[in-house]
Parts: sequence; structure tokens; C-alpha cells
Amino acid sequence: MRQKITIGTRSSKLALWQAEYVADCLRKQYPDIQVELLRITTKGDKILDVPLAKIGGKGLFTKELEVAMLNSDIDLAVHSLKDMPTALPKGLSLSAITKRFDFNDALVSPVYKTLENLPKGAKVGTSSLRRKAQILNVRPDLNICNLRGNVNTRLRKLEEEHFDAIVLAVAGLKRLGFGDKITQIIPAKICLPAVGQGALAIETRSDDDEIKQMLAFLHDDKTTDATTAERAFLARVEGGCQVPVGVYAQIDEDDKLVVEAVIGSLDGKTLIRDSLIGKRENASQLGTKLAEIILQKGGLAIMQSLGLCCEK
Ligand SMILES: NCc1[nH]cc(CCC(=O)O)c1CC(=O)O
Repeated sequence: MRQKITIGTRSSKLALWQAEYVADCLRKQYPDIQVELLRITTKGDKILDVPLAKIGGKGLFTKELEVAMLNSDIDLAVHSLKDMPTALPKGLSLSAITKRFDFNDALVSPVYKTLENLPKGAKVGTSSLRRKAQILNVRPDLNICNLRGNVNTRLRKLEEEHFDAIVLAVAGLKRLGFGDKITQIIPAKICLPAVGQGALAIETRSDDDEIKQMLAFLHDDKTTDATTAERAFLARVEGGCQVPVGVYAQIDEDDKLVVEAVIGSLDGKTLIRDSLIGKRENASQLGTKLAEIILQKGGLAIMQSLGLCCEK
């Protein structure tokens, strides 16, 4: 067995927390192995002032890490699953998906606390088209303004730029110790999360069987099945975070997989939302099928109006 494992990570506080978390798990599991972090800057980290939807490009936060892995500078990369493109570069695999604890989005609104309580026309910060469309659907009066940057930056801008509320993932806030700033967990019936939100993905070289085996203890079956359906949905609509697409899958009490998803128009007036239930072993087909249904019910027209084609 190898003596040392090098984990590649972005340098944002959230990325470092995630990489440290996996490093600690590995150190506990394999006390004799040295585990190190190597910080790598990605394009997404460099372009901070442009809404992600405008930069486009898949794998904005992952590409440089993948190059390092293919060069064997690092053995694995830790990502938020939601930042992972649905198709990985040749030679790389998703080797473990960790247990998901929090999938929802959160409102941070020190004065008004909840969406319902926000005054008419309140200034709400998010650059996510998914969050924007779903929030406008229930509160068309709100003034949604762009808010980019990592979690710490966004919390700082909440005050500096006088937002009445900002929207962030519960998972990221909690990981960084900002759980107490959350004033409302936005229910999934209002806002479906991004694909894979709240789960960590560990990426390795496809042929590195040793590291894959070493990571097996971090793998969570239920989260993997659920996020497999979510990623299949996204792969079919080819949305990324550039379109208002939300999807959430979970395993119910009968061990069935329940997938819910939405495609929305940018103004939030139209939300095409539906759900499917099926067997866990058919996760991928279930996600694809739900995508077909939602596209057919009007999702395709929305995608086309955005200049995004997903006909297959
Ligand atoms: N887009 C950036 C990003 N990538 C992962 C998370 C949060 C952690 C997660 O969803 O697992 C965040 C911040 C956010 O959306 O608020």
C-alpha cells in the first residue's frame, strides 16, 4: 500500500474544509499513511465578478484539479458534487460519494428571517438562476440581484451591499460554521436544490484501483443512488448551473427512489415540475425519464428560449 496520499483542492475556505474533512477520515482509517493537501487555483476561482451563468463552460471549478490528477501530481480531488460536470474527462472517475446531510438552500436574512416576511421589492442576493426562478415564482415582487464569490464573500456582501436577504446552500454554511446565520431553511416544495447539492465527490484516476479501494469506506449507497438519478436528469437536460434546473432524489421508507425536478423560466413565471418513483437499481433511467417528461411538458421550450438546445 502507498505511504502517502496527496489530495488536490481549491483554496476557498469551503474547498479546504471539504478536503480536510476527507484527509481526516483517511488519517483515522489509515493511521500509518501520510495525507497531504495540495492547493490548486481554478478558472472559477479567478473570475469572481461575473455571474457564473455568463462565464459558462463546464467544470469551471474542477478542470485544473483534473489535469493535476492525470499528471499524477495528486491522487484524488475532493469536490462539492454539485460543482462536478456530469461527464468526466477520459481517465478519471467518481470513486466515492459521501453521505449527504443537508440538501436544501437557506435564507440568510438577519432582519426579516423568512421569504414570506420579506417586504415587497426586497433586495435578495443570488446569482443562481435556479434559486432566482423558484423564488420569483412564489415572490414575483422581489428584486433579485447578482451575488457572487465564495461563501465568506457572500456573507460579507450581505452587509456591505445592503441585501435584505441572500440565498446559499445549507451545507456550505454549516461546513464553515455559519449554521447560526441561517434564518430559514427554504423547503424543497419552494426551491429544489442543485444536482448533488450537499454531497461530496471524490474523483480519482480510473485505473487507480488501490486508491479506489482505500476510499470505499467513505462511499454512501443511498446518496450515490439518489445523486445518480439527479445527475442522469441533468445529463439529459444538459443544464449545468447555467439554467434554472433543480432536482432532488431520496430513498423513501420502502427503499424506493423518489426523484423530483423542475425546469423554470428565468422570470419564475413558469415552473415545470414533476416527480417519479422507482427502483433504486434503475436510478439512472429514472432520472433520464423524468427529464424526458419535464422537457416534453414545456421544459424544452424554456431551454430553447434560453438559447440552450437539448434535443437528442
Ligand atoms: N456554487 C458554489 C458552491 N458549491 C458548493 C456549495 C455548497 C456546498 C454544497 O452544496 O455541497 C457552494 C456554495 C453555495 O451554493 O451556497
